[in-house]
Amino acid sequence: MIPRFYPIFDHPDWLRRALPLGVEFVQLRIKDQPQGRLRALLAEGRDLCRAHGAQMVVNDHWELAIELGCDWLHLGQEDLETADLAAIRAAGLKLGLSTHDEDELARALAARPDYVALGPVWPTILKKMKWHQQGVETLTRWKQLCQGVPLVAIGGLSVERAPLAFAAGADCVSVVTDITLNADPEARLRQWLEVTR
Ligand SMILES: Cc1ncc(COP(=O)(O)OP(=O)(O)O)c(N)n1
Ligand SMILES: Cc1nc(C(=O)O)sc1CCOP(=O)(O)O
Ligand SMILES: [Mg+2]
Repeated sequence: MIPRFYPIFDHPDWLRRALPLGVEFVQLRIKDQPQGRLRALLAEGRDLCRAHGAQMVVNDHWELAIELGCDWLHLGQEDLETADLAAIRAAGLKLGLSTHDEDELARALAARPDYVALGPVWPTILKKMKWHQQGVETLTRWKQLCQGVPLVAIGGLSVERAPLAFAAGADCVSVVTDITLNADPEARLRQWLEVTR
């Protein structure tokens, strides 16, 4: 099983603030960086997480995740068309996959992932998507369809909404702007750790 709390950040500096508070499962979602800089940032995040006994998930960059000996990878549906799943598995990486409708869920489950994410459960401001809001009832449907594969809820999550996601069937809640846009991110992280204990 995966931890119940799964924040996503865009730079290792966030890990320096979150890991000492007790965050155990975290994603580096780095976009629009040249390869050399990206490699350095991912290696920095990998080393910070290992030093704190936490697990880091690499978003998108499966070849670097293999090269750097990372433990977890998250891929979107479009990544599935090009990623070398055999190489990813041979490298021992655990794999999380995004889903947004039942076709994507079937495709994801066929890849035998270590978690499935459903989003956006509530509207998100982080990225433009063709899906607006899945609703918690879709989490319950996904829980049935996932047949034991851990289910991550993502999109518009807040400390206040987390209990609703767990009650609907989520095993884990993943969050970005409720933390990163908060005036006191450390205080918000402590609230998150409390609500996901
Ligand atoms: C936990 C989690 N769920 C979903 C996503 C979205 O991944 P993806 O579809 O690859 O989109 P981008 O994040 O790359 O814009 C995620 N990163 N993490
Ligand atoms: C990165 C991402 N993926 C989503 C999906 O539905 O696949 S929603 C999302 C953004 C999550 O950010 P916030 O917690 O700020 O809403
Ligand atoms: Mg991606």
